[in-house]
Amino acid sequence: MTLSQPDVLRAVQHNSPHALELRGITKRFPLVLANDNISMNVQWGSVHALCGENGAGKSTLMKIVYGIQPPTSGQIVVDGEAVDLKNPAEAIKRGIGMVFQHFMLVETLSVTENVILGAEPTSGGAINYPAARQRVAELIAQFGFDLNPDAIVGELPVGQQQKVEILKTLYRGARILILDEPTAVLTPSETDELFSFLKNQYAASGNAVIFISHKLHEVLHISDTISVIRDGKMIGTIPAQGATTELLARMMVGRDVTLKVQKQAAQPGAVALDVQNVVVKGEHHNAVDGVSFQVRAGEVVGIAGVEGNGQSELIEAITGLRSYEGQISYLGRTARGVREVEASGLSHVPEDRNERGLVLEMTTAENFILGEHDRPPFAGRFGFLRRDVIEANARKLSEQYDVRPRSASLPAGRYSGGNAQKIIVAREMRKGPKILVASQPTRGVDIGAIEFIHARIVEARDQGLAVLLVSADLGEVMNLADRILVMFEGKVVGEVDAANATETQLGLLMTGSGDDTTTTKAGW
Ligand SMILES: Nc1ncnc2c1ncn2[C@@H]1O[C@H](COP(=O)(O)OP(=O)(O)OP(=O)(O)O)[C@@H](O)[C@H]1O
Repeated sequence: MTLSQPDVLRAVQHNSPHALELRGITKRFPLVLANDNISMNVQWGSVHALCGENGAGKSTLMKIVYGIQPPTSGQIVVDGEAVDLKNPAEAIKRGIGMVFQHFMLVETLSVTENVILGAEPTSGGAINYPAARQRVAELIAQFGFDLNPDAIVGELPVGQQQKVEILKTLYRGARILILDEPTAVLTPSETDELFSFLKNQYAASGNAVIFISHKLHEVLHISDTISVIRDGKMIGTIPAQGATTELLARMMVGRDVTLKVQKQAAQPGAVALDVQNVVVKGEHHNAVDGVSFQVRAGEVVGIAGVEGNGQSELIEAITGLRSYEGQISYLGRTARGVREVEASGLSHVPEDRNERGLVLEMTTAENFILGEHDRPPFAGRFGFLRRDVIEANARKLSEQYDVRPRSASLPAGRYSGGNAQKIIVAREMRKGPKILVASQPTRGVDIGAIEFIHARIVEARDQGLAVLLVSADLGEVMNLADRILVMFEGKVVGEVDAANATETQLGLLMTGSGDDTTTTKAGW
């Protein structure tokens, strides 16, 4: 069978050297000027990174380009033609595709069904499923994606779900592909493969990629051009060649940033968290399969692993959210259920901030006291809420953690991802826990705020806090943890001293190939 070249990998004649020109884009929300007269050009055939602190206005700008929200003023020009994008359907018609941080897939449908959803090929009025399946299979083969067109999306690991999202845009002929923090949930090898596709196939065929990322090494590695915005304003656009992480960090934050966590060797004390033979049952197999480890006061133990290897279930068991077999004790005592576990001195920064970390409709001030509204200092005698104390608490924590915008009354759902995360970390650290379980504590958080959050965690460690850190970001685990445990398929498959760990070694353990002589290639 000969396969026809996918449209988006076929070179075409463009009208303009610029895939996209943004001219003076301004977006005003009631409390903030999210985009302030931003101009930027993206060349065909290039990978263009968009960087900036949390709340700088990156997602807002890209949502405008994808037709999700209109600019207050300014003009968008696609391949030389001024356009007025009223909705994503119009953006798609202009060849623009976007992959969001939170995937928009229907988990119960197959890969093919997800890809064609809303753009189904028909014959005689009926959906021509075999033709669609054939086309999707062809595209998968030609892009070199490692995907089964008949697989049910909800059963796929997150890296493959992302490929389905990308495939959806390519199927619709996207020639300008926007990705919002695409590597936040990928393994190092999946990241390499994604970048290789974007750069060597997609952009090399003349298309344009715009991607948002907080990971500066990645930005330097993959992009041709980098634009930095701060406080809604364009700070500058520079070629990636010759740029450094220090330069980018300074452009983003407006000052020099320490990129390496400053810490002394840990001085572990008594066992604070003791996990013995914990088993969490899953639908088909044990999600956590006999895990044992201890975290001592004054140390940070990191758990590295590709998402979906039992870390979430393990953390749910430890934090009282899920039942389990085995023993977990907190400062020598047992506790069951969230309330009891919390009362034993454990604080939890949950992995899903929108579902577990915040109540999106509630205000900043209310979110800062979640779970503590019925006790001093926030409740007075007879349980009355002490509004003045609650607001002063919000002001103090927002100031300390630089939550932007500063507002005690803004609903939590209106904050940018990184600022929402700062609210949770601030709240949990304020409780003065003895054990901190932090799941992806800096996901989506900008470099200045990462520096800040890491410094707070190390400070608390030095005062005797026991920290269990779970992160898909290897750099974070290696930087912050004193010891690293690697989870694979529900088991702890290795323990490494963080000072001697290498990314390759951890990457191999994370994919179940701890033996250095074996190399894995997840394959696209
Ligand atoms: N629908 C909205 N209503 C009010 N304010 C909003 C809305 N959407 C975004 N904002 C505000 O606009 C500003 C820019 O937010 P945006 O999400 O674009 O930032 P970002 O650079 O993508 O940040 P992050 O890296 O944290 O995702 C923030 O101050 C945010 O609170």
